Formats: sequence, structure tokens, C-alpha cells
Amino acid sequence: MKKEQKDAIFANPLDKVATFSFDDKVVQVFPDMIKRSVPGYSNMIGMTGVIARRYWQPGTRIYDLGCSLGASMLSVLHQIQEPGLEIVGLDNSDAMIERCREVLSQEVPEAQRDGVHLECADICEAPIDNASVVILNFTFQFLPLEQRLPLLKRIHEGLAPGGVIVLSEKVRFESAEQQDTLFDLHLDFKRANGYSELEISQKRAALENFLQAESFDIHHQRFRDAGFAQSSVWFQYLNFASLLAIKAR
Ligand SMILES: C[S@@+](CC[C@H](N)C(=O)[O-])C[C@H]1O[C@@H](n2cnc3c(N)ncnc32)[C@H](O)[C@@H]1O
Ligand SMILES: O=C(O)C(=O)C[C@]1(C(=O)O)C=C[C@@H](O)C=C1
Repeated sequence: MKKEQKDAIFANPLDKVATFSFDDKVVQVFPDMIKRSVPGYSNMIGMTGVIARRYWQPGTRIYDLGCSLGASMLSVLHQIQEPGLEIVGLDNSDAMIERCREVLSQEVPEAQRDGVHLECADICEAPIDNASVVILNFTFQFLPLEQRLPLLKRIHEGLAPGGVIVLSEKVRFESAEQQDTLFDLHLDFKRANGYSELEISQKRAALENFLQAESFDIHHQRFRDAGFAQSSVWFQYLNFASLLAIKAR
């Protein structure tokens, strides 16, 4: 089993900070990076499996869109051990999918693994059919803004009645004061987790215009526009949150 590597990607001064990319270098440190960067990450991942257990309908699929190294799928597999469970994990980074395959082969018994299908694909193009649970954990925030509503509409169409989306994201606040307060506390969270000022500022430059966070109002309105009957924030820790949207029965 590979030892988890510490994220030091932005630790040394870079001549030019390139836009963030989910490449091989990021893959090697990804579990450490996401835990030290996203407040509440392990809570949101753990609860994703619990939510999936409540809303999964036998005979339908669970999709994990932007699955990275499969953390959400592992959470689902921990919660649901029914024969016939089918999970589709999609990510458009070859390096992520390749490492995800290794992680699953180490962590998941073969019988359960048979139901997991991994594919390197763009979630804005891949078909989503016969689903009851669609997971978007920290992925939607990287899509160009104009692709967000069309994707939610396609997910809504591909969901069975009573099906759900779990959407976890960095969020932004309409009030400038609230935005500043929670943003600054997120920087403190990163400092407390051992990131230096240089790492924080270079990562921020790399994410600029790539990670586009939106407000709760925008998320709720877009869920309504896509046809969802209800959406709720079930978790928030500083400027990171998770929403649950449900298709009418
Ligand atoms: C922050 S990571 C997701 C983390 C993962 N869901 C978890 O909770 O551990 C975002 C992932 O989304 C993937 N991604 C971004 N845009 C994508 C797209 N259009 N299609 C498929 N995957 C995408 C990236 O390659 C990356 O692996
Ligand atoms: O917003 C930040 O500062 C982050 O580091 C967030 C974030 C994310 O939400 O996905 C960005 C990239 C990495 O995948 C890990 C964490």
C-alpha cells in the first residue's frame, strides 16, 4: 500500500503559478491536500454514504461525478452492501482514475468491486441514466458557469422519482462582511493545518478563475430551475457546505 504523501506542491516559490490541474503530482498528495484544505471534508464524505443508503433504490445506479480517488464511493460501499449495487465513478483526469482503480482494488473486496465502473470522462458529456443518487463532491465548483444548469437538468432527467443529488462545494456569501469573515477563517484553518503563507497564496493564485464558488441562493435557484422539488443545506463548516436536492416522487 502506498504511503500517504504530504502536500508540498506550493511550498517553494514558483516563477509563474499555473492554473491548478488534477495531474499526477496532485494525485500523489491528494488525500492529504483535500483533508488539510476543506473544512469538514471527512464529515461530508462520511455522511454521503449515509445519505446514499437512505435514497438508493435497488435496480438503479449511484453516480460519483468527479470521483478523484474514490473517497465518496468507499463511503457508499461501506454503507450499502447489497448485491446488485451499481456505482459509476467518472473523472476527466486519467491520473485520478488510474490511482482510483488501485485504491479500490486495495480497499474493496472483489465481489463488491464488480459493481463499480470507473471511466475517464467529462461529466458534462457522459450519459446519466437510471440513477437514484448522484454525488458531486467538490467537483461542480470547477465547471464553467454556463455548463452548470445543463448538467443539473440532465441529472434531473436521469434520476428516478425520489432520487437525489449530494452537492458539496466551496461557497461564497452575498454579504461582503460574511464573505470576508468566513474566507479569513478558512485561511486560518489552512494555517492551523500547517500550510505556509507562500503555499496559501500560490494555491489561491492557481485556483483563481478555476474554482468559481457560488452563493446558497444561486445553488437553490439553479436546483429549482433544473426541476428539483426541494434543496437543503445539510452541512456547513466555514465557507464549505453540502446540499441535498430531491426530485419529486
Ligand atoms: C476536488 S476533486 C473531487 C474530490 C472527490 N469527489 C472527493 O470528495 O474526494 C475534483 C475532481 O473533479 C474532476 N473534474 C473536474 N472537472 C471535471 C469534468 N468536467 N468531468 C469530470 N471530472 C472533472 C477533477 O479531475 C478532480 O478529480
Ligand atoms: O479553496 C481552496 O483553497 C481549496 O484548496 C479547495 C480545494 C477544493 O475545494 O477542491 C481545491 C483544490 C483541491 O482539490 C483541494 C481543495
